[in-house]
Amino acid sequence: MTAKATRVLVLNSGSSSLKYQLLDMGDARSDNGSGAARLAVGLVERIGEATSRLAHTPLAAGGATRETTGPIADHQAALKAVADELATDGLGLDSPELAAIGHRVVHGGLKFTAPTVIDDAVLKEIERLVPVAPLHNPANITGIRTAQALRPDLPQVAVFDTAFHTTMPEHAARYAIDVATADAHRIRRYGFHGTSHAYVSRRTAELLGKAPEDINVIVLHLGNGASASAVRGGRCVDTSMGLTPLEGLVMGTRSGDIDPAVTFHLKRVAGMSADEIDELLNKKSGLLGLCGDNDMREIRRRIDGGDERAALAFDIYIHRLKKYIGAYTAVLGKVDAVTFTAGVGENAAPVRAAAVAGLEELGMAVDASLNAVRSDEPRLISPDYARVAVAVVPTDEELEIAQQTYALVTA
Ligand SMILES: Nc1ncnc2c1ncn2[C@@H]1O[C@H](COP(=O)(O)OP(=O)(O)O)[C@@H](O)[C@H]1O
Ligand SMILES: CC(=O)OP(=O)(O)O
Ligand SMILES: [Mg+2]
Repeated sequence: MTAKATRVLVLNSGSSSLKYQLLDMGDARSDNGSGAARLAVGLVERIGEATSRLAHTPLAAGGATRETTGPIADHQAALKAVADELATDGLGLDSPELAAIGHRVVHGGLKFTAPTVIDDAVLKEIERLVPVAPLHNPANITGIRTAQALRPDLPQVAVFDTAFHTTMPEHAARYAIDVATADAHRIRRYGFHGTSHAYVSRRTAELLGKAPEDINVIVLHLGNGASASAVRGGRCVDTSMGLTPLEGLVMGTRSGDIDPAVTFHLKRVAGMSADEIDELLNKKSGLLGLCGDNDMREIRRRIDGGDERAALAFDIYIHRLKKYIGAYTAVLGKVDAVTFTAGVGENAAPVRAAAVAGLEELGMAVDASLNAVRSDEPRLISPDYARVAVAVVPTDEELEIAQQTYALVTA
Protein backbone atom coordinates (compact mmCIF):
# COMPACT_ATOMS: atom_id res chain seq x y z
CA MET A 1 0.00 0.00 0.00
CA THR A 2 1.36 3.44 -0.90
CA ALA A 3 1.40 6.26 1.64
CA LYS A 4 -1.33 7.99 -0.36
CA ALA A 5 -3.90 5.21 -0.15
CA THR A 6 -6.41 6.68 2.30
CA ARG A 7 -9.71 5.94 0.59
CA VAL A 8 -12.22 3.25 1.48
CA LEU A 9 -15.17 2.13 -0.65
CA VAL A 10 -18.03 0.79 1.49
CA LEU A 11 -20.66 -1.55 0.06
CA ASN A 12 -23.89 -2.20 1.94
CA SER A 13 -25.73 -4.80 -0.12
CA GLY A 14 -29.36 -5.42 0.84
CA SER A 15 -31.67 -8.03 -0.63
CA SER A 16 -32.71 -5.72 -3.47
CA SER A 17 -30.51 -2.68 -2.97
CA LEU A 18 -26.89 -1.59 -2.88
CA LYS A 19 -25.91 1.43 -0.82
CA TYR A 20 -22.34 2.68 -1.16
CA GLN A 21 -20.00 5.42 -0.06
CA LEU A 22 -16.48 6.35 -1.06
CA LEU A 23 -14.69 8.01 1.84
CA ASP A 24 -11.30 9.57 2.32
CA MET A 25 -10.20 8.55 5.80
CA GLY A 26 -7.23 10.87 5.99
CA ASP A 27 -8.80 14.05 4.71
CA ALA A 28 -8.84 17.23 6.79
CA ARG A 29 -12.06 18.33 5.01
CA SER A 30 -14.08 16.18 7.35
CA ASP A 31 -17.82 16.70 6.99
CA ASN A 32 -18.80 14.62 9.99
CA GLY A 33 -16.28 15.24 12.73
CA SER A 34 -14.75 11.82 12.25
CA GLY A 35 -11.66 12.70 10.21
CA ALA A 36 -13.36 11.12 7.20
CA ALA A 37 -14.63 12.99 4.14
CA ARG A 38 -17.33 11.60 1.91
CA LEU A 39 -16.26 11.76 -1.75
CA ALA A 40 -19.29 10.04 -3.27
CA VAL A 41 -22.47 8.41 -1.99
CA GLY A 42 -25.22 6.52 -3.73
CA LEU A 43 -27.87 3.88 -3.89
CA VAL A 44 -29.06 1.31 -6.39
CA GLU A 45 -32.61 0.20 -5.63
CA ARG A 46 -35.10 -2.31 -7.04
CA ILE A 47 -32.26 -4.56 -8.27
CA GLY A 48 -33.72 -7.39 -10.36
CA GLU A 49 -36.76 -5.39 -11.45
CA ALA A 50 -37.39 -3.50 -14.70
CA THR A 51 -37.46 -0.19 -12.84
CA SER A 52 -34.07 -0.29 -11.10
CA ARG A 53 -32.75 3.12 -10.18
CA LEU A 54 -29.21 4.32 -9.50
CA ALA A 55 -28.77 7.65 -7.72
CA HIS A 56 -25.16 8.77 -7.50
CA THR A 57 -23.91 11.90 -5.76
CA PRO A 58 -20.25 12.81 -6.40
CA LEU A 59 -19.76 15.10 -3.39
CA ALA A 60 -16.08 15.66 -4.24
CA ALA A 61 -16.94 16.70 -7.81
CA GLY A 62 -19.63 19.32 -7.28
CA GLY A 63 -22.35 17.30 -5.67
CA ALA A 64 -25.25 17.24 -8.16
CA THR A 65 -27.03 13.85 -8.00
CA ARG A 66 -27.18 11.85 -11.24
CA GLU A 67 -30.07 9.42 -11.64
CA THR A 68 -30.27 6.50 -14.03
CA THR A 69 -33.30 4.24 -14.35
CA GLY A 70 -33.64 0.97 -16.24
CA PRO A 71 -33.22 -2.72 -15.49
CA ILE A 72 -30.20 -3.77 -13.38
CA ALA A 73 -30.38 -7.56 -13.22
CA ASP A 74 -28.37 -8.41 -10.11
CA HIS A 75 -25.86 -7.18 -7.53
CA GLN A 76 -22.96 -7.85 -9.89
CA ALA A 77 -24.45 -5.58 -12.55
CA ALA A 78 -25.28 -3.02 -9.84
CA LEU A 79 -21.70 -2.82 -8.61
CA LYS A 80 -20.39 -2.53 -12.17
CA ALA A 81 -22.79 0.37 -12.80
CA VAL A 82 -21.57 2.03 -9.59
CA ALA A 83 -17.93 1.54 -10.65
CA ASP A 84 -18.75 3.27 -13.97
CA GLU A 85 -20.35 6.21 -12.17
CA LEU A 86 -17.33 6.58 -9.89
CA ALA A 87 -14.98 6.43 -12.91
CA THR A 88 -16.95 9.25 -14.59
CA ASP A 89 -15.95 11.49 -11.67
CA GLY A 90 -12.31 10.41 -11.71
CA LEU A 91 -12.98 8.34 -8.57
CA GLY A 92 -12.73 4.93 -10.28
CA LEU A 93 -11.96 1.67 -8.53
CA ASP A 94 -8.59 1.57 -10.33
CA SER A 95 -7.40 4.50 -8.20
CA PRO A 96 -4.10 3.94 -6.34
CA GLU A 97 -5.61 6.00 -3.52
CA LEU A 98 -8.05 3.22 -2.67
CA ALA A 99 -6.81 1.40 0.46
CA ALA A 100 -9.57 -1.18 0.88
CA ILE A 101 -13.16 -2.12 0.19
CA GLY A 102 -15.37 -2.60 3.26
CA HIS A 103 -18.44 -4.83 3.03
CA ARG A 104 -21.44 -4.99 5.32
CA VAL A 105 -22.02 -8.70 5.95
CA VAL A 106 -25.25 -9.43 7.78
CA HIS A 107 -24.64 -12.86 9.35
CA GLY A 108 -21.25 -13.71 10.83
CA GLY A 109 -22.41 -16.47 13.17
CA LEU A 110 -20.33 -16.89 16.33
CA LYS A 111 -16.98 -16.99 14.57
CA PHE A 112 -16.71 -13.34 13.59
CA THR A 113 -16.69 -10.91 16.50
CA ALA A 114 -14.61 -8.22 14.75
CA PRO A 115 -13.95 -6.83 11.26
CA THR A 116 -12.13 -9.44 9.20
CA VAL A 117 -9.99 -9.40 6.05
CA ILE A 118 -11.78 -11.67 3.58
CA ASP A 119 -9.96 -14.73 2.27
CA ASP A 120 -11.33 -17.98 0.83
CA ALA A 121 -12.01 -19.48 4.27
CA VAL A 122 -13.90 -16.37 5.43
CA LEU A 123 -15.98 -16.33 2.25
CA LYS A 124 -16.79 -20.03 2.74
CA GLU A 125 -18.04 -19.36 6.27
CA ILE A 126 -20.23 -16.47 5.04
CA GLU A 127 -21.64 -18.89 2.44
CA ARG A 128 -22.29 -21.53 5.09
CA LEU A 129 -24.47 -18.98 6.90
CA VAL A 130 -26.76 -18.30 3.90
CA PRO A 131 -29.63 -20.44 5.31
CA VAL A 132 -29.83 -18.17 8.39
CA ALA A 133 -29.69 -14.89 6.41
CA PRO A 134 -31.33 -15.86 3.13
CA LEU A 135 -32.31 -12.30 2.15
CA HIS A 136 -28.93 -10.79 2.94
CA ASN A 137 -25.80 -13.01 2.87
CA PRO A 138 -26.20 -13.98 -0.84
CA ALA A 139 -26.21 -10.29 -1.84
CA ASN A 140 -23.20 -9.65 0.43
CA ILE A 141 -21.33 -12.55 -1.20
CA THR A 142 -22.04 -11.29 -4.73
CA GLY A 143 -20.80 -7.84 -3.68
CA ILE A 144 -17.57 -9.34 -2.31
CA ARG A 145 -16.90 -11.54 -5.37
CA THR A 146 -17.56 -8.69 -7.81
CA ALA A 147 -15.32 -6.31 -5.87
CA GLN A 148 -12.58 -8.96 -5.71
CA ALA A 149 -12.77 -9.38 -9.50
CA LEU A 150 -12.51 -5.61 -10.02
CA ARG A 151 -9.59 -5.14 -7.58
CA PRO A 152 -7.97 -8.50 -6.77
CA ASP A 153 -4.98 -6.71 -5.22
CA LEU A 154 -6.97 -4.80 -2.58
CA PRO A 155 -7.87 -5.98 0.92
CA GLN A 156 -11.61 -6.67 1.17
CA VAL A 157 -12.91 -6.38 4.72
CA ALA A 158 -16.13 -7.83 6.15
CA VAL A 159 -17.89 -5.91 8.92
CA PHE A 160 -20.58 -8.08 10.47
CA ASP A 161 -24.06 -7.04 11.67
CA THR A 162 -23.82 -9.75 14.32
CA ALA A 163 -20.46 -8.65 15.85
CA PHE A 164 -21.79 -6.06 18.31
CA HIS A 165 -24.25 -8.58 19.73
CA THR A 166 -21.68 -11.23 20.61
CA THR A 167 -21.45 -9.66 24.09
CA MET A 168 -25.03 -10.77 24.87
CA PRO A 169 -25.09 -13.00 27.97
CA GLU A 170 -26.07 -16.65 27.48
CA HIS A 171 -29.42 -16.13 29.20
CA ALA A 172 -30.37 -13.59 26.49
CA ALA A 173 -28.75 -15.43 23.57
CA ARG A 174 -30.17 -18.92 24.19
CA TYR A 175 -33.64 -20.09 23.22
CA ALA A 176 -35.35 -22.30 25.76
CA ILE A 177 -35.17 -25.41 23.59
CA ASP A 178 -33.34 -28.71 23.97
CA VAL A 179 -29.68 -27.79 24.44
CA ALA A 180 -28.25 -30.69 22.40
CA THR A 181 -30.46 -29.86 19.40
CA ALA A 182 -29.66 -26.15 19.68
CA ASP A 183 -25.91 -26.78 19.89
CA ALA A 184 -25.87 -29.33 17.07
CA HIS A 185 -27.43 -26.79 14.70
CA ARG A 186 -25.97 -23.59 16.21
CA ILE A 187 -29.47 -22.38 17.01
CA ARG A 188 -29.25 -19.29 19.20
CA ARG A 189 -30.01 -15.57 19.05
CA TYR A 190 -27.33 -13.69 17.07
CA GLY A 191 -28.95 -10.27 16.50
CA PHE A 192 -28.39 -7.94 13.53
CA HIS A 193 -27.99 -4.25 12.61
CA GLY A 194 -25.12 -4.35 15.14
CA THR A 195 -22.98 -1.81 13.30
CA SER A 196 -25.87 0.63 13.56
CA HIS A 197 -26.66 -0.18 17.20
CA ALA A 198 -22.97 0.32 18.10
CA TYR A 199 -22.63 3.61 16.22
CA VAL A 200 -25.94 5.04 17.41
CA SER A 201 -25.44 4.11 21.07
CA ARG A 202 -22.01 5.78 20.99
CA ARG A 203 -23.39 8.92 19.33
CA THR A 204 -26.18 9.01 21.92
CA ALA A 205 -23.56 9.12 24.68
CA GLU A 206 -21.84 12.02 22.85
CA LEU A 207 -25.17 13.85 22.57
CA LEU A 208 -25.66 13.49 26.34
CA GLY A 209 -22.07 14.56 27.03
CA LYS A 210 -21.36 11.21 28.72
CA ALA A 211 -18.96 8.32 28.16
CA PRO A 212 -20.60 5.25 26.57
CA GLU A 213 -19.44 3.23 29.63
CA ASP A 214 -21.55 5.43 31.89
CA ILE A 215 -24.97 5.14 30.22
CA ASN A 216 -27.65 2.60 29.35
CA VAL A 217 -29.44 3.05 26.04
CA ILE A 218 -32.36 1.44 24.24
CA VAL A 219 -31.70 1.77 20.48
CA LEU A 220 -34.65 1.42 18.10
CA HIS A 221 -33.35 0.83 14.56
CA LEU A 222 -36.49 1.19 12.44
CA GLY A 223 -35.76 0.77 8.73
CA ASN A 224 -37.29 -1.71 6.35
CA GLY A 225 -35.78 -4.30 8.66
CA ALA A 226 -36.21 -3.19 12.28
CA SER A 227 -34.63 -4.16 15.58
CA ALA A 228 -34.31 -2.94 19.16
CA SER A 229 -31.32 -3.38 21.43
CA ALA A 230 -30.52 -2.89 25.09
CA VAL A 231 -27.02 -1.45 25.51
CA ARG A 232 -25.48 -1.32 28.99
CA GLY A 233 -22.29 0.75 29.30
CA GLY A 234 -21.54 0.42 25.59
CA ARG A 235 -22.11 -3.34 25.40
CA CYS A 236 -25.15 -5.07 23.96
CA VAL A 237 -27.06 -7.11 26.56
CA ASP A 238 -30.13 -7.98 24.50
CA THR A 239 -31.52 -7.46 21.02
CA SER A 240 -34.80 -8.27 19.31
CA MET A 241 -33.59 -10.21 16.25
CA GLY A 242 -32.60 -13.83 16.72
CA LEU A 243 -31.24 -16.75 14.71
CA THR A 244 -32.30 -14.78 11.64
CA PRO A 245 -33.46 -11.19 11.05
CA LEU A 246 -37.09 -12.36 11.32
CA GLU A 247 -37.59 -12.19 15.10
CA GLY A 248 -38.73 -9.18 17.08
CA LEU A 249 -40.38 -5.99 15.89
CA VAL A 250 -43.00 -5.70 13.14
CA MET A 251 -41.04 -4.74 9.99
CA GLY A 252 -41.75 -3.60 6.44
CA THR A 253 -42.37 -7.12 5.12
CA ARG A 254 -41.39 -9.38 8.09
CA SER A 255 -43.73 -10.53 10.85
CA GLY A 256 -41.33 -10.27 13.77
CA ASP A 257 -42.38 -12.30 16.85
CA ILE A 258 -45.07 -14.92 16.33
CA ASP A 259 -45.98 -18.16 18.07
CA PRO A 260 -43.73 -20.75 16.34
CA ALA A 261 -46.78 -23.06 16.23
CA VAL A 262 -48.15 -20.81 13.47
CA THR A 263 -45.59 -22.46 11.17
CA PHE A 264 -46.67 -26.07 11.94
CA HIS A 265 -50.27 -24.97 11.69
CA LEU A 266 -49.68 -23.51 8.21
CA LYS A 267 -47.95 -26.72 7.17
CA ARG A 268 -50.56 -29.10 8.59
CA VAL A 269 -53.73 -27.12 7.97
CA ALA A 270 -52.90 -24.96 4.93
CA GLY A 271 -50.51 -27.48 3.33
CA MET A 272 -47.77 -24.90 2.87
CA SER A 273 -44.14 -25.95 2.39
CA ALA A 274 -41.25 -24.66 4.53
CA ASP A 275 -40.16 -22.41 1.65
CA GLU A 276 -43.67 -20.99 1.24
CA ILE A 277 -43.93 -20.24 4.97
CA ASP A 278 -40.46 -18.67 4.90
CA GLU A 279 -41.53 -16.43 2.02
CA LEU A 280 -44.82 -15.56 3.76
CA LEU A 281 -43.15 -14.50 7.02
CA ASN A 282 -40.14 -12.73 5.49
CA LYS A 283 -41.57 -11.08 2.40
CA LYS A 284 -45.37 -10.93 2.61
CA SER A 285 -45.93 -10.07 6.27
CA GLY A 286 -45.22 -7.10 8.52
CA LEU A 287 -46.76 -3.80 7.42
CA LEU A 288 -47.05 -5.06 3.83
CA GLY A 289 -49.02 -8.13 4.85
CA LEU A 290 -51.22 -6.15 7.20
CA CYS A 291 -52.21 -3.32 4.88
CA GLY A 292 -50.60 -3.77 1.44
CA ASP A 293 -47.91 -1.10 1.94
CA ASN A 294 -44.51 -1.38 3.61
CA ASP A 295 -43.44 2.25 3.32
CA MET A 296 -44.27 4.24 6.45
CA ARG A 297 -44.74 7.43 4.37
CA GLU A 298 -47.53 5.79 2.37
CA ILE A 299 -49.08 4.31 5.52
CA ARG A 300 -49.21 7.74 7.17
CA ARG A 301 -50.80 9.23 4.02
CA ARG A 302 -53.46 6.53 4.07
CA ILE A 303 -54.14 7.06 7.79
CA ASP A 304 -54.50 10.79 7.20
CA GLY A 305 -57.08 9.91 4.52
CA GLY A 306 -59.07 7.79 7.00
CA ASP A 307 -57.87 4.31 5.93
CA GLU A 308 -58.68 1.83 8.72
CA ARG A 309 -56.45 -1.04 7.53
CA ALA A 310 -53.44 1.28 7.48
CA ALA A 311 -54.38 2.57 10.95
CA LEU A 312 -54.57 -0.96 12.36
CA ALA A 313 -51.20 -1.89 10.78
CA PHE A 314 -49.70 1.22 12.39
CA ASP A 315 -51.19 0.34 15.79
CA ILE A 316 -49.81 -3.22 15.63
CA TYR A 317 -46.37 -1.84 14.71
CA ILE A 318 -46.46 0.62 17.64
CA HIS A 319 -47.80 -1.93 20.14
CA ARG A 320 -44.85 -4.26 19.46
CA LEU A 321 -42.37 -1.37 19.68
CA LYS A 322 -43.79 -0.29 23.02
CA LYS A 323 -43.51 -3.85 24.37
CA TYR A 324 -39.80 -3.88 23.56
CA ILE A 325 -39.23 -0.46 25.17
CA GLY A 326 -40.87 -1.84 28.31
CA ALA A 327 -38.99 -5.13 28.17
CA TYR A 328 -35.60 -3.47 27.73
CA THR A 329 -36.35 -0.99 30.51
CA ALA A 330 -36.79 -4.02 32.75
CA VAL A 331 -33.64 -5.71 31.38
CA LEU A 332 -31.50 -2.59 31.91
CA GLY A 333 -33.02 -1.54 35.25
CA LYS A 334 -32.03 2.06 34.64
CA VAL A 335 -32.40 3.71 31.23
CA ASP A 336 -30.60 6.94 30.32
CA ALA A 337 -31.81 7.25 26.73
CA VAL A 338 -34.17 5.80 24.15
CA THR A 339 -32.83 6.53 20.67
CA PHE A 340 -34.68 6.31 17.36
CA THR A 341 -32.73 5.68 14.16
CA ALA A 342 -32.90 4.46 10.49
CA GLY A 343 -35.44 5.46 7.81
CA VAL A 344 -38.58 5.29 9.95
CA GLY A 345 -36.96 6.23 13.27
CA GLU A 346 -35.22 9.29 11.82
CA ASN A 347 -38.13 10.57 9.74
CA ALA A 348 -41.47 9.44 11.11
CA ALA A 349 -42.37 11.79 13.99
CA PRO A 350 -45.79 10.09 14.50
CA VAL A 351 -44.05 6.73 15.10
CA ARG A 352 -41.79 8.28 17.75
CA ALA A 353 -44.69 10.10 19.44
CA ALA A 354 -46.92 7.00 19.49
CA ALA A 355 -44.18 4.62 20.68
CA VAL A 356 -43.40 6.78 23.73
CA ALA A 357 -46.99 7.91 24.48
CA GLY A 358 -48.17 6.80 27.90
CA LEU A 359 -44.70 5.89 29.20
CA GLU A 360 -44.47 8.82 31.66
CA GLU A 361 -44.30 6.35 34.56
CA LEU A 362 -41.10 5.01 32.98
CA GLY A 363 -39.73 8.58 32.86
CA MET A 364 -40.20 8.82 29.09
CA ALA A 365 -41.94 11.57 27.13
CA VAL A 366 -41.72 13.32 23.76
CA ASP A 367 -42.02 17.09 23.28
CA ALA A 368 -44.33 17.67 20.29
CA SER A 369 -42.51 20.71 18.91
CA LEU A 370 -39.03 19.16 19.28
CA ASN A 371 -40.35 15.97 17.68
CA ALA A 372 -41.65 17.93 14.68
CA VAL A 373 -38.21 19.38 13.83
CA ARG A 374 -36.67 17.84 10.69
CA SER A 375 -32.89 17.59 10.84
CA ASP A 376 -29.97 15.36 9.88
CA GLU A 377 -28.29 16.07 13.21
CA PRO A 378 -28.45 13.99 16.40
CA ARG A 379 -31.01 15.67 18.66
CA LEU A 380 -33.11 15.33 21.80
CA ILE A 381 -36.91 15.27 21.49
CA SER A 382 -37.79 14.80 25.17
CA PRO A 383 -38.91 17.67 27.43
CA ASP A 384 -36.47 18.90 30.09
CA TYR A 385 -38.46 17.35 32.94
CA ALA A 386 -38.26 13.78 31.52
CA ARG A 387 -35.95 11.44 33.48
CA VAL A 388 -35.01 9.53 30.31
CA ALA A 389 -33.61 11.31 27.25
CA VAL A 390 -35.49 10.47 24.05
CA ALA A 391 -33.22 11.09 21.04
CA VAL A 392 -33.09 10.89 17.26
CA VAL A 393 -29.64 9.92 16.00
CA PRO A 394 -29.19 9.32 12.25
CA THR A 395 -27.37 6.07 11.73
CA ASP A 396 -24.30 5.85 9.48
CA GLU A 397 -23.44 2.21 8.94
CA GLU A 398 -21.21 3.17 6.00
CA LEU A 399 -19.02 5.55 8.04
CA GLU A 400 -18.71 2.99 10.83
CA ILE A 401 -17.78 0.26 8.31
CA ALA A 402 -15.22 2.59 6.66
CA GLN A 403 -13.60 3.40 10.02
CA GLN A 404 -13.40 -0.25 11.07
CA THR A 405 -12.08 -1.25 7.64
CA TYR A 406 -9.44 1.48 7.54
CA ALA A 407 -8.32 0.79 11.10
CA LEU A 408 -7.84 -2.89 10.23
CA VAL A 409 -5.86 -2.37 7.02
CA THR A 410 -3.64 0.36 8.46
CA ALA A 411 -2.99 -1.38 11.79
N1 LIG B 1 -39.92 10.73 5.49
C1 LIG B 1 -40.23 9.50 5.91
N2 LIG B 1 -41.29 9.29 6.71
C2 LIG B 1 -41.62 8.07 7.15
N3 LIG B 1 -40.93 6.97 6.83
C3 LIG B 1 -39.86 7.09 6.05
C4 LIG B 1 -39.44 8.36 5.54
N4 LIG B 1 -38.34 8.16 4.79
C5 LIG B 1 -38.08 6.84 4.83
N5 LIG B 1 -38.99 6.20 5.58
C6 LIG B 1 -39.08 4.76 5.86
O1 LIG B 1 -37.78 4.22 5.94
C7 LIG B 1 -37.73 2.95 5.28
C8 LIG B 1 -36.33 2.68 4.79
O2 LIG B 1 -35.43 2.78 5.85
P1 LIG B 1 -33.89 2.39 5.72
O3 LIG B 1 -33.26 2.59 7.04
O4 LIG B 1 -33.31 3.08 4.56
O5 LIG B 1 -34.09 0.84 5.45
P2 LIG B 1 -33.19 -0.28 4.83
O6 LIG B 1 -31.76 0.07 5.17
O7 LIG B 1 -33.68 -1.50 5.53
O8 LIG B 1 -33.47 -0.28 3.36
C9 LIG B 1 -38.77 3.08 4.17
O9 LIG B 1 -39.30 1.84 3.83
C10 LIG B 1 -39.81 3.97 4.80
O10 LIG B 1 -40.77 3.17 5.45
C1 LIG C 1 -30.49 -7.47 9.04
C2 LIG C 1 -31.51 -6.63 8.38
O1 LIG C 1 -32.68 -6.78 8.62
O2 LIG C 1 -31.05 -5.71 7.51
P1 LIG C 1 -31.92 -4.68 6.63
O3 LIG C 1 -32.66 -3.82 7.58
O4 LIG C 1 -30.90 -3.92 5.82
O5 LIG C 1 -32.85 -5.52 5.79
MG1 LIG D 1 -30.70 -0.81 6.71
